[in-house]
Amino acid sequence: MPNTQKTFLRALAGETLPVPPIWLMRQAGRYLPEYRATRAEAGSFLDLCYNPDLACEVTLQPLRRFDFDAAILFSDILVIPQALGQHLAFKQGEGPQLEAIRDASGLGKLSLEGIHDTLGPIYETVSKLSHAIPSSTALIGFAGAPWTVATYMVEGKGSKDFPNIRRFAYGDPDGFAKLIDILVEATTQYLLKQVEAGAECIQLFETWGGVLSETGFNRWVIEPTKQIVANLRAVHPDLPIIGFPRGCGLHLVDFKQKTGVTAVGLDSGVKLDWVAENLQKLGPVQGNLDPMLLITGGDPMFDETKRILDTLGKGPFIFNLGHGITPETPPEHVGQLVNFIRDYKG
Ligand SMILES: Cc1c2[nH]c(c1CCC(=O)O)Cc1[nH]c(c(CCC(=O)O)c1C)Cc1[nH]c(c(CCC(=O)O)c1C)Cc1[nH]c(c(C)c1CCC(=O)O)C2
Repeated sequence: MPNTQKTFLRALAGETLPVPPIWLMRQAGRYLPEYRATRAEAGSFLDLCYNPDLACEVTLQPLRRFDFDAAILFSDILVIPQALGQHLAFKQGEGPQLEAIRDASGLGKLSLEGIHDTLGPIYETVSKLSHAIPSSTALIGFAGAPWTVATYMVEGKGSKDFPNIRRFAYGDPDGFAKLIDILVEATTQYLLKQVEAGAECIQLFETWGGVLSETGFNRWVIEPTKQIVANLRAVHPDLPIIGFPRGCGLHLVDFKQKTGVTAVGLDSGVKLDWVAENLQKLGPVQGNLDPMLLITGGDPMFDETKRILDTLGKGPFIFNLGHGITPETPPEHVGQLVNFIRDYKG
């Protein structure tokens, strides 16, 4: 076991702890008034991502309130397409908008050269954070996994059923592979720089893995993730990596075994007994309270939290949500959740 007071890293090394480490996806964000104030000071959301002082500040804000066991770098998965040369804007209330790349002929616009010029401020944020966080808190770096980042690059925005990317990937697999290869390389370089700057763990967000066929999942989720894991481990053999393939249910065992990730993040829809029996035996798991229960609070939130702790707390486990905190969440519910988990005796 690692000789560290950071419970988050101990859980990732396979230790079963009496109280699981806790952090929450999107723990920095619009539900906090202090985030909204810093974001207004920064100008736009992207200005905030590329401002090391302010990005560091918003990463620290939830730690000041809730004593989480891990901090996650404040940035976004879409800085990679932007660094590759694709135009990106976040329009108020509409989410991200990119100049869509619908087929292989659009790939010429992308270039790996100079990505670190764009991403440099983010490495600086990681470095500042590594000095600023409490000694018991671990620092998580992250990136989107290639398939998920590609969904935004090809659709040009968020989507419900991803018609354009599925048509591209299924119809021209060799052309689409070129896009995935570019993303594997950019993501590897980006994450290596985050680790160099002080990130102690990496999370790969595969938010839209669940829309693929089994064949597609193997080729466009498992394969690229496996390559990134191998590339990172070639330089940092002990680096803990969490894969979060959202909505991928029964694929999770294959995902864990074939990619070599250290731990698997769980969305709120997975069957917990199945996870305990089939997945947690293979390594640590993280999840999976429905973020909507953080809005309702009270008994529905505590009852489900108890069920999660009873089922997954007997093995290596990190408490988290099944997806990110939403802006409507009352901050006091987050404090109540953390206290409940820390006080829970089983
Ligand atoms: C798909 C995806 C994105 N970004 C991300 C994902 C994967 C996880 C997931 O599925 O949520 C990942 C992400 N985005 C953000 C973080 C920061 C770290 C954290 O606290 O977890 C992380 C890890 C900040 C953010 N990223 C975004 C915000 C809100 C921006 C704002 O302040 O207006 C934050 C705090 C914006 C964003 N960024 C993205 C979308 C679709 C949106 C718009 C939706 C929304 O407005 O909530 C792309």
